[in-house]
Amino acid sequence: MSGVAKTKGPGDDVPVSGDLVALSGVNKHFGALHVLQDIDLTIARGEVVVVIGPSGSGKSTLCRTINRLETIDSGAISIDGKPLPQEGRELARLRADVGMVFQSFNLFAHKTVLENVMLGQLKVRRTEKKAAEEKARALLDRVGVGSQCDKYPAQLSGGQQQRVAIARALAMDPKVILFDEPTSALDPEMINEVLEVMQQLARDGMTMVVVTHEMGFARSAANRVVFMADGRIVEEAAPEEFFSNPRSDRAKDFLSKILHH
Ligand SMILES: Nc1ncnc2c1ncn2[C@@H]1O[C@H](COP(=O)(O)OP(=O)(O)OP(=O)(O)O)[C@@H](O)[C@H]1O
Repeated sequence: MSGVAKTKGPGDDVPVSGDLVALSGVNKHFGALHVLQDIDLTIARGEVVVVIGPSGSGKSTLCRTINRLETIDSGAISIDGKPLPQEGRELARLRADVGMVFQSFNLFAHKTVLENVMLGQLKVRRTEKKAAEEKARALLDRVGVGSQCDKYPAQLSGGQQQRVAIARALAMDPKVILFDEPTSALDPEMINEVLEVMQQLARDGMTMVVVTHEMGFARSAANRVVFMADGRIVEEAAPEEFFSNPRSDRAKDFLSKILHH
């Protein structure tokens, strides 16, 4: 990782780097478990980084630290050159720049699809109602659920709900979107419709961090694959290089298990 020096503690100033997201010396424990160990990671504007690794290796936790859904014990994180504090108003501002799409779609059950996508714009961005509605409708069209605006989440398939969740994230004009196993809760026939929306976002130049077990997506959409094991980044490489020539025994072992599954 170039240009980002390590700092002393959480929330300390991070030197400005050209990267959109920069993690430097990040450590995190859950009790005795050292779940993130000296993580250095930078993500450039427009880059699609896919994070893979065995279950329990810390991938979700890594994702969740980037917008401070989890605090860190030491190290520093910056978004677009600004240090991410542990709390306060500046945290809320920076967090609004980081979209998040979870495994479980987390839509508001008692609000319509349209209202779900308008909400963040109205409450956080303070967008005027008419403009928020126009934008929400356009985004719902873009992800292919424009005809479902007046329905409630429970009336939609899982794949449709996840596409609404993507529209909701996009409505905030995020600088980066984090996807934490976005297709893991979906029935197999719905996985592709969500991956296709994500592929399109990648082609449109959206900066994305994607935790997934979908190796086809990693191969075709990632600029870089980050392989984690036991709380560490073991190796990172372009997908063609990683999948054809993994360097570490851990990655070789992981790939042989999932590819022959
Ligand atoms: N809130 C928490 N409290 C305690 N331990 C946790 C918590 N969240 C995660 N862990 C533990 O931290 C480790 C890493 O979890 P994490 O979900 O980040 O892994 P992962 O690589 O995303 O796994 P998976 O692929 O199974 O989703 C696991 O051992 C998990 O049990």
